[in-house]
Amino acid sequence: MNGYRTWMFVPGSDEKKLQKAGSLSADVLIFDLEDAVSPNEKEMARSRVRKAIALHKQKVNFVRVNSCHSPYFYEDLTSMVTAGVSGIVLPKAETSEQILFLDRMISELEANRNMDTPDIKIVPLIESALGLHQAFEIASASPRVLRMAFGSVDFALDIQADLTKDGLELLYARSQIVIASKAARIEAPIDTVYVDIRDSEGFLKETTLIKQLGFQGKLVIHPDQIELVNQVFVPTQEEIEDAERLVKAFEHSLENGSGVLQLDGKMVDLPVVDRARRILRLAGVLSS
Ligand SMILES: CC(C)(COP(=O)(O)OP(=O)(O)OC[C@H]1O[C@@H](n2cnc3c(N)ncnc32)[C@H](O)[C@@H]1OP(=O)(O)O)[C@@H](O)C(=O)NCCC(=O)NCCSC(=O)C[C@@](O)(CC(=O)O)C(=O)O
Ligand SMILES: [Mg+2]
Repeated sequence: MNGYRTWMFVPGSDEKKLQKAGSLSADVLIFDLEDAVSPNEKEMARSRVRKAIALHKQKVNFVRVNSCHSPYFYEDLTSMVTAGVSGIVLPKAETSEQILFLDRMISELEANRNMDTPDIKIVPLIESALGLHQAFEIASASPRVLRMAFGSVDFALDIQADLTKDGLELLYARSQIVIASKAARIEAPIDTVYVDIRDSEGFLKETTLIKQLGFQGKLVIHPDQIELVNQVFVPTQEEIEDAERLVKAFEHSLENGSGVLQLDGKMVDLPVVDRARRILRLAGVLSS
């Protein structure tokens, strides 16, 4: 599940979209029981999501439950800790205690249900000032925490910032989530949704920016956004060729007793080569 780039929200009450989700090429499906589902449809959504999970067994299925403080949380969790669910997305994650509480509840449910592979993961969604402030503690709270995700719409609301296309108001929060994830030794985080589903140029620009900041994936809400994320995250042929040339030149230099060389006017040493090897791993050219 590490390395997954496209995390696709599917509204839990929308029968048509739940069906269609199985045919989409997103790396992970997130069936939403929270904001995309109105209060009077919560129960119906749980039952539809369970059916969709049974139908899309071949997929990596996550569920976004309602927050710990909501009246829906307990029912959401008891109905979703089930075979075919790989993880829970916890919205409005704000403290390590919430993660520990969720961890314990999952463990109890898994044990009571004799689940074959009891290894449900947690993806905390950081979308408030307090959540951001405690991001490291949240990330470190349990081995179930796979990665963190960022929720910019609620976050901007909480800090009373104006959401803009260039995202300047989100820069600090995004960087802090990347740093907290890496300090906690978990995989790089997943960036927030882009709500303007017809603006592919803006979406590509934002995805390029978040990759530059250290995110390794994006929450998506529409099928058209899946391929755009892949375009940014999958290395280009030119990047692959440059990386291969660089690694070869470095290995040759090492054979001649030097750990540093110049290639095309630039210094090449170990961290530069490690970055090139990472590109080759992402492209599937190197396995480890
Ligand atoms: C926006 C829209 C209604 C548009 O739909 P429309 O149907 O009008 O669009 P069309 O272009 O006609 O779709 C073309 C074809 O794709 C199908 N199709 C579209 N989307 C699909 C999909 N997601 N899954 C499967 N199928 C899909 C559709 O059924 C049609 O199928 P077909 O007729 O067969 O061709 C739709 O995308 C949608 O519902 N998105 C997900 C919304 C959602 O889950 N939100 C909650 C999570 S975010 C959130 O909470 C963020 C955050 O937590 C974080 C923060 O803080 O930032 C917060 O707080 O904000
Ligand atoms: Mg939200």
